[in-house]
Amino acid sequence: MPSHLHFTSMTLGMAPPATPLPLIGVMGGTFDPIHFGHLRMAQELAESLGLAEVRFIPSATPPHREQPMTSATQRAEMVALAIAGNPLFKLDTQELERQGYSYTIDTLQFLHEGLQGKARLCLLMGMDAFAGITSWHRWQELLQFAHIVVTTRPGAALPSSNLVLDAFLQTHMLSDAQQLPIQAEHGIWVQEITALDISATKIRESLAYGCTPRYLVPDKVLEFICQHDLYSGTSRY
Ligand SMILES: Nc1ncnc2c1ncn2[C@@H]1O[C@H](COP(=O)(O)OP(=O)(O)OP(=O)(O)O)[C@@H](O)[C@H]1O
Ligand SMILES: O=C(O)c1ccc[n+]([C@@H]2O[C@H](COP(=O)([O-])O)[C@@H](O)[C@H]2O)c1
Repeated sequence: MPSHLHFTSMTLGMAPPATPLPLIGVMGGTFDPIHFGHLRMAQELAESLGLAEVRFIPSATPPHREQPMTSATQRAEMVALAIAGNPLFKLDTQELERQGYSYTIDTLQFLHEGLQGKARLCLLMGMDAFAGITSWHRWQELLQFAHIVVTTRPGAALPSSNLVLDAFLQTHMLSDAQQLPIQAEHGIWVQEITALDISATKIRESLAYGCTPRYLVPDKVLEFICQHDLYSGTSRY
């Protein structure tokens, strides 16, 4: 073919396809305590999206809710016990090492700078968290540093009245999960996962009522809860 007939995406005015990069999942949470809902969500996303790893990042001082019943160190210890033995899962304690509120934007910016373009970040969250995202600190900047991957969760839906959230989703929604490793511009992907109606709130409540969260949390986490008598008087389990 004559050289003047070589059309590239550049000559046609389109953005060149980006090189595929490994994907790192960022799983932030209060984890008070961590439970099988969190672990299954991370595992299913790791498998379906081909994540190279998932970083569990306990929120030290959550900006948007009451201070947790347990210390940040205890919550991080429970995460460490829960993820031990899974080579894909890592504990990241950066929010425990920072002062002030644990804003996700600061965490993503820090991770993004450390990666130096060698991997892409995927911020993982359930639909309930995404439903409130327009109240997060500097939320409009989150996509500068990471894709946002939202999972289904029993009882959680997009609020029908939030036009700002609707517009955010419509503008940035990716059409295919295959775009995550190659899409230069970050976007939003919604992934259906196995519905597990487990929440830390219900676990704390059941312990307060003297019931065991056995089979809702890993055994090692339950042992830790009992040893430290967390969530009031659980040592008999
Ligand atoms: N069962 C679940 N299914 C899907 N996503 C979940 C589930 N449990 C938690 N998540 C998601 O995990 C992240 C961290 O959640 P968090 O630590 O607040 O747990 P939680 O069970 O929602 O706690 P709490 O009841 O105290 O609010 C959030 O993005 C949340 O949406
Ligand atoms: O940065 C914010 O303003 C912000 C506001 C609300 C929630 N987050 C983060 O979202 C994650 C899930 O929050 P939660 O309450 O569901 O545990 C956790 O990492 C929080 O720090 C972050």
